[in-house]
Amino acid sequence: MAVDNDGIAVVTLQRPPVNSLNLDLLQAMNNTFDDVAKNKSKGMILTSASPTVFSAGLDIMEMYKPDPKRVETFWVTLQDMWLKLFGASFPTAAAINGHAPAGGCLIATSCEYRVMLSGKFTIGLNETALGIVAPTWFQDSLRHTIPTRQAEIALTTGKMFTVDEALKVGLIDETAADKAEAIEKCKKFIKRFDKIPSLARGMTKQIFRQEVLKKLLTNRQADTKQFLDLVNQPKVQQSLELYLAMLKQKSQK
Ligand SMILES: CCCCC/C=C\C/C=C\C/C=C/C(=O)SCCNC(=O)CCNC(=O)[C@H](O)C(C)(C)COP(=O)(O)OP(=O)(O)OC[C@H]1O[C@@H](n2cnc3c(N)ncnc32)[C@H](O)[C@@H]1OP(=O)(O)O
Repeated sequence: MAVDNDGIAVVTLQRPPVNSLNLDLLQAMNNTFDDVAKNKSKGMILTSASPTVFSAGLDIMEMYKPDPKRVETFWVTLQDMWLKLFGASFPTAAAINGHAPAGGCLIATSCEYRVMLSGKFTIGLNETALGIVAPTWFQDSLRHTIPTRQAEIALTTGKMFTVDEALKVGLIDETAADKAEAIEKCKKFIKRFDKIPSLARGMTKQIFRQEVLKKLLTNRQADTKQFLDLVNQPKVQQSLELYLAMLKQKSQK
């Protein structure tokens, strides 16, 4: 993690090749978010070390033929990551320098501001296209970002937005020509709060987001059970196997 002179933490996801979210990466993110809060940084920008992928979403290997204890810890750690990021009192922004499907889109929409690189990248919650259902809090993060009607259509169709489409619907706030420009634009957003008392800002954000946060906080066990029941279904395991094979075949072309 790097903290620049302005006191803004720039957190770079660095798990090659595609920043898929496995247990280790999620734990590291949680520790980093705690550090950013403790260090009283002015704000945090999330970005990726990959030049083409912000994050490929959940690591499918964590869900394929899983160890029962580990997969449960994986899900609870993912819930923690979302609660910390979506509920952070400090300003958050995402410099999206590549593809952001599913869990990658979840991270981006949990932030308050998004700048995405122009190019052939896509962002969205594609779960239905994979034959799975985006959990309530994934859906809520999207609904919190774009108008409800567009969110419903995007979720039910598993839409992956191009950068232009994402800008038009408000899924991203700005585009940038390169990563440095994206980070600069995110910093400019965070600096808007320089003259706003941070307690008032943080509390206002928390009040604004509390309904959605409370939904998961009061439902955590049921949410975990739902995920574990789903992931352990033979049909889901079969889909995961096929999906992994498809990804592998594609990467070998
Ligand atoms: C399918 C049924 C799931 C059931 C699960 C049950 C409940 C789900 C609950 C929650 C919702 C789920 C949320 C998620 O986030 S699921 C993950 C969804 N992610 C995706 O669909 C993205 C898949 N990846 C891609 O589309 C592409 O990789 C990319 C991100 C566009 C990047 O393309 P690029 O060409 O740059 O890379 P490659 O495709 O060549 O990939 C390189 C390498 O990485 C492996 N890989 C890619 N994505 C993942 C992943 N999400 N998990 C694990 N591994 C991944 C890929 O297989 C290649 O591996 P190789 O060994 O061949 O090099």
